[in-house]
Amino acid sequence: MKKILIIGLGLIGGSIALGIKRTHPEHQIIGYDKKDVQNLAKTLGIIDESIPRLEQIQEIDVIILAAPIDVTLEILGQLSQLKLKKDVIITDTGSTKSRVMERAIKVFHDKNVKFIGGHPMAGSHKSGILASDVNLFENAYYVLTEENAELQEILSGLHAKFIILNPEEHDKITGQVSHFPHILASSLVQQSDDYSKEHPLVKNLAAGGFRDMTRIAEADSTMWTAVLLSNPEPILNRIKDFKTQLDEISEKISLKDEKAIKSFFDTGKKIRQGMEIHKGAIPNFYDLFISVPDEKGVILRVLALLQDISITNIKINEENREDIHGQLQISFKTEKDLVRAREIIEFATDFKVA
Ligand SMILES: NC(=O)c1ccc[n+]([C@@H]2O[C@H](COP(=O)([O-])OP(=O)(O)OC[C@H]3O[C@@H](n4cnc5c(N)ncnc54)[C@H](O)[C@@H]3O)[C@@H](O)[C@H]2O)c1
Ligand SMILES: O=C(O)C(=O)C[C@]1(C(=O)O)C=C[C@@H](O)C=C1
Repeated sequence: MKKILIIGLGLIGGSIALGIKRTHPEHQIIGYDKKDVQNLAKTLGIIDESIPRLEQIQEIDVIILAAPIDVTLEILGQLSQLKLKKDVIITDTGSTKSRVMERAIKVFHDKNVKFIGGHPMAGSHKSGILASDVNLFENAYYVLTEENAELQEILSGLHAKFIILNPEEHDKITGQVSHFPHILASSLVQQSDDYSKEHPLVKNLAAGGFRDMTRIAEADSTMWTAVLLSNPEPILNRIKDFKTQLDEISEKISLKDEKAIKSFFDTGKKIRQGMEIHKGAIPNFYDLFISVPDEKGVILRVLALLQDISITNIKINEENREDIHGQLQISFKTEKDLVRAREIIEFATDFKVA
């Protein structure tokens, strides 16, 4: 049995707690957050215990920081002043790694602490303990700054794929595929809002395309402010580069260069189709994607039809990580079950199945 302290019981801290418990119910999970959050996490059974203050933690084997990055930087300093268990493992979950690693190296250099930077590459625009999900990291990449068998074993119930990356490379990559898209989503929403003053129907006519591009504009501003402030150089570089991209397509449109415009879209399509995100949320399982209408009782109807087949997971992809809308994603244990389920749904409904 290990004692694991999770600091920050929000979406990520809560989901990690649930993932650890899935394979290691014997470990004791202790949470630290605001009192009401701690109480809620305990009531929901996400943590076993809580502590009122960050002190008396010399019995803790593993500390997981899952708070916004600016708070993480501050807490690393606090932890370095406390009496800690010899060889305690400390890790974080922050969306940027360079600043966190610099701070950890600075404050723990003369201590018996094993600090490993971490970043699970899955999440949501939702935040807080109530958004916790044991399946959040299923098949997602989980970046660590170095291998650590003990930590990886403790986190094995998250069903994530560990990958080792140095902090600078991590920050450049996530600057491109995570941080910059959040800026873009928020900008797009704000640009549309400005435009709607002149053209009031803008908000009514925004449909699936706009929704898919902007879901993450609803993400938590505290978390994202800390992300941007801890990774300014790579992000500014991506913004600059994107302006050039926009200039290039503007030029093609101005010139009415039909061939170049078509090639622009063909290239984007081909690249996206080749990316891992295109392969579905849980690629190693047997998934059936059913496009369902937004009607009361539709999910229960599908489940009733499949009641004799063993289902391992159900997901409603309203905000879609894939490119099909109103999608019910049902996972099965075997290919045989998947084939049977598909036949039943196709026979009994007119829902599109993929
Ligand atoms: N949201 C995502 O998609 C995502 C994905 C991967 C990693 N991350 C990273 O994980 C971390 C947590 O993000 P989240 O989405 O869980 O945020 P969240 O807002 O859901 O949770 C953060 C929690 O930290 C708590 N907290 C704030 N200050 C604290 C303090 N001083 N002491 C103790 N607790 C404190 C908050 O009360 C909150 O419960 C961030 O560093 C973020 O960059 C987020
Ligand atoms: O799915 C989402 O909503 C996310 O924004 C998750 C997401 C991302 O993909 O950018 C956000 C921040 C992280 O640090 C890792 C993952």
